[in-house]
Amino acid sequence: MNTLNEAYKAHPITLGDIIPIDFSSSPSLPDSHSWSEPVHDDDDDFSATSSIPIIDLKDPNAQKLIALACENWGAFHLKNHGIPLDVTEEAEQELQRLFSLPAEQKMKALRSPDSASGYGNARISPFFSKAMWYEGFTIIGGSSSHDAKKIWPHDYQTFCDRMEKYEKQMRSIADRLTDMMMEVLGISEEKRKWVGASDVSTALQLNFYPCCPEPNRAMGLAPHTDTSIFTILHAKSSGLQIFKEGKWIHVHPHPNALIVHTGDFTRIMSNARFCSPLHRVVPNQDTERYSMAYFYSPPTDYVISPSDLNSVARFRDVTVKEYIGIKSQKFADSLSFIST
Ligand SMILES: O=C(O)CCC(=O)C(=O)O
Ligand SMILES: [Fe+2]
Repeated sequence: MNTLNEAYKAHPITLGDIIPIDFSSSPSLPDSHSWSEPVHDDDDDFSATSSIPIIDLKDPNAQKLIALACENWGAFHLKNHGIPLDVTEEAEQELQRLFSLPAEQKMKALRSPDSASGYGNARISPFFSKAMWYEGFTIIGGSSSHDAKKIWPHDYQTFCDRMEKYEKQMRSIADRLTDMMMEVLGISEEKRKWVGASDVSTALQLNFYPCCPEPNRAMGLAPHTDTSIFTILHAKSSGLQIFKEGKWIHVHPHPNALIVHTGDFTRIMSNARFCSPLHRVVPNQDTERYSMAYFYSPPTDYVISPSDLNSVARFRDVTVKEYIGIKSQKFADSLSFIST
């Protein structure tokens, strides 16, 4: 069994928090999905004046620029990443094929309460009293066949092959970015051995935000930080926002670029030098939004420790598995829970 799945197994959530509504039969916003405060306002688009940097992976200064972006934003657009366009497009076709299926067919792969893989609501749902305008499908550790077979008993292979191909590409970028980041932090060879190993913890999260009748009162994905070292995101439409200095900033996709975030593990490892940005997704009225988020973390028994030995450690050491457990219980308070 995959160890990342084991880490989540110890923290089951209730079935009510897993089953999405059937969006195809919801012409208006139900009370269950209506957030009391207007979630966003068209006037509050600060992205024209302030935006995450665009970094060219082929730039000889890429490492420095990435470190700077991780310090200032915890996020950047990554262009010239070398991923063949057809690999991304074919994965995206499968993602659309999956979410356009009738609700009862998707429900065949519903995540079980103690599992992290399969179809369902966002895992962060239990922390919010209102539901999100969202459905997702999670692939843990690279293989989707177990869940895809439930949906397409005779026709799952194309889906699995294309997702696997996409994940391989993500993996090589994540390895590369992590090597760069750990070198900047001066992390020892010994502590860097896991990068490129077969037991890294990875998940590919397929996200779907249907057109929403009242987007201003709905939430696509509620505010959260990612747990990962890096999250690599592909999305063709707007909707993602990052919280910076008291404002939600739109992150509009940049053609052929990926969006990269740092997560809590990078924040801990960098002794709070790098951010793990709070982000959320707002739904659109007329455009369906799809995204693929690849989460990359060390093996579950790896000990994450703050790297900067010249200053006081801001966090205590924690294993990947232990922190996943903490995040499942403390959610937004997890980093302060391990603060020293
Ligand atoms: O859909 C997006 O743009 C963001 C998704 C995300 O934040 C996540 O899956 O953790
Ligand atoms: Fe996220």
